[in-house]
Parts: sequence; structure tokens; C-alpha cells
Amino acid sequence: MKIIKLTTYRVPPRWMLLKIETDEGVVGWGEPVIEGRARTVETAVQEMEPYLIGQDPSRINDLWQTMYRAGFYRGGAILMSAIAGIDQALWDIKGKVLGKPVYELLGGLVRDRMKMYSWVGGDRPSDIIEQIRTLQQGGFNTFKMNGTEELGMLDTSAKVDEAVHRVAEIREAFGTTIEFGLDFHGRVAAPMAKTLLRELEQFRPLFVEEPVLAEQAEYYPRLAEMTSIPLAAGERMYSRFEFKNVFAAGGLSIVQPDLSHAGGITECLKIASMAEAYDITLAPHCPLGPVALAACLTVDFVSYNAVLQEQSMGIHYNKGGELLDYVVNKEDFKIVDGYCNPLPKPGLGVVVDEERVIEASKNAPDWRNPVWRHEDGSVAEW
Ligand SMILES: O=C(O)[C@H](O)[C@@H](O)[C@@H](O)[C@H](O)CO
Ligand SMILES: [Mg+2]
Repeated sequence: MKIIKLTTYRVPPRWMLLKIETDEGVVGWGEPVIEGRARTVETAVQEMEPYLIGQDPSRINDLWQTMYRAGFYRGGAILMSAIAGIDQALWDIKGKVLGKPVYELLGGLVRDRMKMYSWVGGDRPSDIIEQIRTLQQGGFNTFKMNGTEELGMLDTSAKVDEAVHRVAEIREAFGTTIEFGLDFHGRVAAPMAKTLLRELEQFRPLFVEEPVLAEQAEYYPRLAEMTSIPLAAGERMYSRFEFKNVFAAGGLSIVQPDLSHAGGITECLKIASMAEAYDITLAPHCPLGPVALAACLTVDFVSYNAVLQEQSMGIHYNKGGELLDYVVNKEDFKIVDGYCNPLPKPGLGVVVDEERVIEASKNAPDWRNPVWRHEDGSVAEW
């Protein structure tokens, strides 16, 4: 079997799907994308083609290593997202050829169902209580929200109170009948992280995500020393070569690689097992589409330390497109009592509605995240 064609489709709300075709008619789908840089990743995928066209798609390990090493420069959000989507599609092909879901090729299920969580509150966390109540009725009991709005590197007690008050209201309304993570989203600089973590400690959030920016990872062990709140990070780290330093330094309780940013299934499996050696749990990042989610679930169902899975149904980014818009087998993604079952179909388990994808790609938006500014006019972390 040989790879004969790669086709990318940028589709609403902000995703990109990749179709890899073979000379024997087996097709694999992947989701290579960096939110807000879809066209850049699309070019990176195209630049990977010389390593792939004419090659045997079953040799995923050799193709992965070639894509990673042969271009001399390596790593980073763009190249690792391109490799990620291609890797997902290659695993999809392998499973389809062998007639098995990919998790069966990786040693089989380590659990029967996977715990999912849902975003609430949007970019500027609001209406959270109502949104939690609605999602609770749908069976969710684990949520995530932004911990703050814009925050200066050094900001006021009033801003700290605002963040703390929001969390106090949630605990007041729901007690411990729900759990929630707070995503600092890189908006909190090291000087403010300590203050916020100290003030939030009493409400026991399930985790605080990106307590500081990934480029400040040396703070993770220092912050972990002063709080019992589990610290989570990983969506802006792109290979095991980045994660190894963070694992060795300590401080992270939850690692959140993104299956569409960190080299795909092949790489994230390695990251997951490295994390397990450090007693770090796995909660793959996934505010993206159905192929990315299926790739996450593939890794979740074979990783002992997988504890939580993000999914994008109803997320504030999904304007103009929803998680299941482009799949035929919607029922396979059903979430019951906050859990998702393994996807039973061969490959990644996603049946892509190709007509819908092609149609939607005709007016793909150039999604960008907003540019926020502080009161003094300087750019703010979004
Ligand atoms: O935890 C999450 O889902 C992420 O922080 C998410 O909000 C961002 O990755 C966003 O997709 C970037 O455009
Ligand atoms: Mg996040």
C-alpha cells in the first residue's frame, strides 16, 4: 500500500481536517491545526508531503521520525501540529486496514469508559452557575472555566477578589456535588500566581491549568510547593523533549498534551507513559474537532494515568461549527453520566462526513483569537 494524496480542509469554527488517500482506496483522517494559525499548519502539512507520497502508510514510526528529524529544524507548535494530524491519519489507516480500533493495536482497553469535562463561562467567565446547572442535567459533573479575565503582571486586590468570589459562588451553589478546574490560560504572571493560588486554596478547585505560561515552567515546582491545588499544563508544549524537563523538575500533577499539537498519537503515547513514571496524571487538551477528540480517546483508553478528557461540545469557540457537525457516527460520541465509551469502529473510530467537510471548507473562516489590551494600552495575554 502507498500514500498517494494529502488533502486539507479548513472548516468552521476554526479547525482543519486532513484526508490521506492510499493506492488501495483506504483513507485516513487527521486534524492538524493550531487555533488561529490554520493556514500556517496547512503549509507545513504540504511541506511534509515529500516525506510521505509513495511511502507505505503502515510504517508510522519511520514516517514520524522522518517528518520530525529530516528537516533539520524541529519541534514547536506549527511543525508538531502538522506531524500530529498526519500521524492521526496514518493510525486511522492502519486500524482500517486491520479492521480494528487503534486502541486494540495498542494493547487494548485499560478502562471501560472515560471521564469527560465541559467548559463553562466563556472568555470572560460569566453566567457560570446557570451553565453548570444546564450541563449537570446532561450528566456532566466536571467543568472548566477561565480563572480570570485580563490580569496585569501585578494587579489589584479587587481583581483577585473578583476571581475568588466567582469560585466561592460555585462552591456555595454546588458544594462538592461538582468538580471544576480553573484555567489561568496564561493570563496570570508569576507574581500574581502565588497570590491567586493562596486565595483559591480554600475552595479546592480540581486543578489550576497553565498557572503561568509554559515559558515560565520553572515556576511549576515553586508554585506546587506553596499550594495543594493540583497544577496542570501541557497544551503549549509540543514534544516529549519539552515535557521531559518539566517532569524532571516536578510540580505538575496533570499533564495536558494536545493530540493535534504534540505530534499525534505516536508522540502523546510516549508523553503519557513518561508522565506515568512520575505519577503524573494525563488529561489531554482538546478544544477542537471530532478527529482530535477520537485521537485523545484512543490514548486515554490505553493509558492507565488518563483521568479526564476535555471535549468541545458547547465551548465558546464553536461559533459556526459544532463538535459533531462533520461526523456520521454521532452516537458513538455520546456522553452518558459524564463518561464516553470507546469508539468501536476500525481506525480512530470516526466516520467523517466528507461531503459536509468539503461544503464547509468553501467558506472557511480565518479564525483568530481576540487581541486584548490592558488599561495602559499594553497587549494582554488572552
Ligand atoms: O484549555 C483549553 O481548552 C485551552 O486553553 C483553549 O482555551 C485554548 O487552547 C484555545 O483553544 C486557544 O485558541
Ligand atoms: Mg487551557
